[in-house]
Amino acid sequence: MILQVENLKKYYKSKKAVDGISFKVGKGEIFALLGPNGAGKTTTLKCIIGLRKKDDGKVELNGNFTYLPEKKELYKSLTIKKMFEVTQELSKHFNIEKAFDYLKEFNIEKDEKIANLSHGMTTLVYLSIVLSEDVDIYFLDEPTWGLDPLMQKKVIESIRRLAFDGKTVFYTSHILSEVEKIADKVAIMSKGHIVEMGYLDEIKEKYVLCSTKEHIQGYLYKKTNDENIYLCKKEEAKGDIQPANFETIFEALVKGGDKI
Ligand SMILES: Nc1ncnc2c1ncn2[C@@H]1O[C@H](COP(=O)(O)OP(=O)(O)OP(=O)(O)O)[C@@H](O)[C@H]1O
Repeated sequence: MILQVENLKKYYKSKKAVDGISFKVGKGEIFALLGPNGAGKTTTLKCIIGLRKKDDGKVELNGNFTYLPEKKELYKSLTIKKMFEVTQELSKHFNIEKAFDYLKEFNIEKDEKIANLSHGMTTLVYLSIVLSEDVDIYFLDEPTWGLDPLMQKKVIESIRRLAFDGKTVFYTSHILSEVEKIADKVAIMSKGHIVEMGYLDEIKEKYVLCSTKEHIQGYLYKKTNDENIYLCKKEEAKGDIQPANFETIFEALVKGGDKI
């Protein structure tokens, strides 16, 4: 395992941002930590890489890493080229040629001043740096947030290429369609807890939607006049059974009412 997290806890005063989560990430996997705003994804990531002091638990990280933060801010007074040169001086893992290649792929001029870049362009420049680091594991916090669909696609392809080269990617997102396209393993986080975790296909295989008048073990998804619609495990389903897509599973687990 390249990363193993056991019973990780991080509280901000009485706020239980991360409340005892455990998971493992294998080498070469793309692992997505999914969850709504405030679920605890960024805090988890920061505790793993040491930017936040954990309150409890164990983190075992077996390799070197790089990190794309949630707030993509770079030195505004520099040009992109200068920024790359500075990075080259600071990081022995950084491949400046690769970074220029990414920049071309993202249609950004290297002589542009960082202060003049749009939010999406700044993210792409930051990604050009991070993706050009030759490390074992890439921690990417919301790598495609604010990007147009074409650039989103290019970034997703770049992340896929990393995994193809045997690299490990740990990333956070709330864009389900994107996660479905690239993640091997997902953990769905809500209110500091992991509510579901596993290989995407297994999760999709595990759940169905069922409409029934009975109370069953599951997550209440919707109420109709005389029936309840639950998301539940296949073996616990009763009544009228329908397949559940990933979006429905996510919604029911995270937002769709309390566990019965
Ligand atoms: N420095 C802090 N001080 C106090 N509370 C914090 C701090 N950082 C995060 N929190 C709280 O911890 C909880 C988890 O926040 P976190 O940023 O980890 O969530 P997230 O899943 O990354 O959300 P988002 O998708 O909106 O970025 C939230 O309720 C947040 O308000």
